[in-house]
Amino acid sequence: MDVAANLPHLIEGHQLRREVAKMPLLSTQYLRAAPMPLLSTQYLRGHRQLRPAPLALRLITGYVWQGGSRQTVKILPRVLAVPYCTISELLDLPPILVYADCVLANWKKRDPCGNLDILFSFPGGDSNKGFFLVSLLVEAAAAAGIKAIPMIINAILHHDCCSLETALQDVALSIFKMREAFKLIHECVHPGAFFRSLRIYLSGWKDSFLMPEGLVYEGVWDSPKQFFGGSAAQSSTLQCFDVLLGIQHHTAQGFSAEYLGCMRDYMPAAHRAFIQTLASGPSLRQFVLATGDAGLHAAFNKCVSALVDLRSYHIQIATKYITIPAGRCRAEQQQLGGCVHEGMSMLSERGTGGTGFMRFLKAIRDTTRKAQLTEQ
Ligand SMILES: Nc1ccc(Cl)cc1-c1cn[nH]n1
Repeated sequence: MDVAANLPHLIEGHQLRREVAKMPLLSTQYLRAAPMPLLSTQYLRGHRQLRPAPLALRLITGYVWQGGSRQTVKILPRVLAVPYCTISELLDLPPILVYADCVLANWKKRDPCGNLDILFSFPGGDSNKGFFLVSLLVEAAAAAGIKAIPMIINAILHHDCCSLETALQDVALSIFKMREAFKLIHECVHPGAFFRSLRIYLSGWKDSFLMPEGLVYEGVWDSPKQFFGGSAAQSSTLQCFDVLLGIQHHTAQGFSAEYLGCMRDYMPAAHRAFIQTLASGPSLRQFVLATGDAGLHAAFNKCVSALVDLRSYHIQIATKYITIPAGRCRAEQQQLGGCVHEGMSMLSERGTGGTGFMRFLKAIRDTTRKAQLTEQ
């Protein structure tokens, strides 16, 4: 926890590897939560105690990127790899920084007024805090829509069109508020700070130009392992709304559906289970179509159009924070007559999740748009 709390200072001072080399092999016995019923309050207490540990350990995997995108390490030392992988297995999460770590588990109330702060950060100054807290506010805005889902399922089962229409209006408003929260990124995150620094630490080691073999987790596996970097595709709320509205991202360019499916393994187990339960439940889309109810039809389409707008806005943000800075970076390299940051430019074609991100974002936005119910 001490090393993680001083991570930016240690990385900028090139002292992280020396500090890690001094670390003992930490035991995880005190973090082992006894097996508990999924929804018990004990689970929450145990979960809360458990969550910061992998966050600290996950942030230490900033260790991998401490030399920037040009001097990645290929081995995570045993003192980090063994406890990290033990905890990750306990949490049923992959041993890499995930969205839930740096957004959902990386905040605290700074004062009784509810002002927020992050628990851990990477180099990149206030833009770190802005990026993670804006993402948290987007997730907080989704909460009302997620809470409406059980009401929607119940209304379908009871053929209660009135309650269903009201709940769908709550979902549409919630998704609208997600986009409003997302707008705060412009005043809280500097594009250059995000592109040059924070984005590197969120990157992964699957299909990576810089780490083509993946990462050796010393003392855990004999061969290197590959894992995707952090991505908004790991947001459980977005995938909940897709499943609720029956939006199936087919394999446009061969990566949307497969990648999104894989990202569920990078979500907290309880979220993954909720999405799976939702997917195996009654179809909202089919119910709305079967009723022929104009009000339900309109309310459903408002949810879809709100999701299209949110995804379109995400594309605008990705353009400002990745595509444009990447173009500037390439221009600088050409002026310098070489690939000064070849790692940077190679990473620039990909988002933090390691996909051809712009094609991916546009593909899922377009698939979402096609989910609109056509005129009756
Ligand atoms: N907002 C995010 C928060 C955390 C992580 Cl790990 C990734 C993202 C992200 C990446 N691309 N769009 N959002």
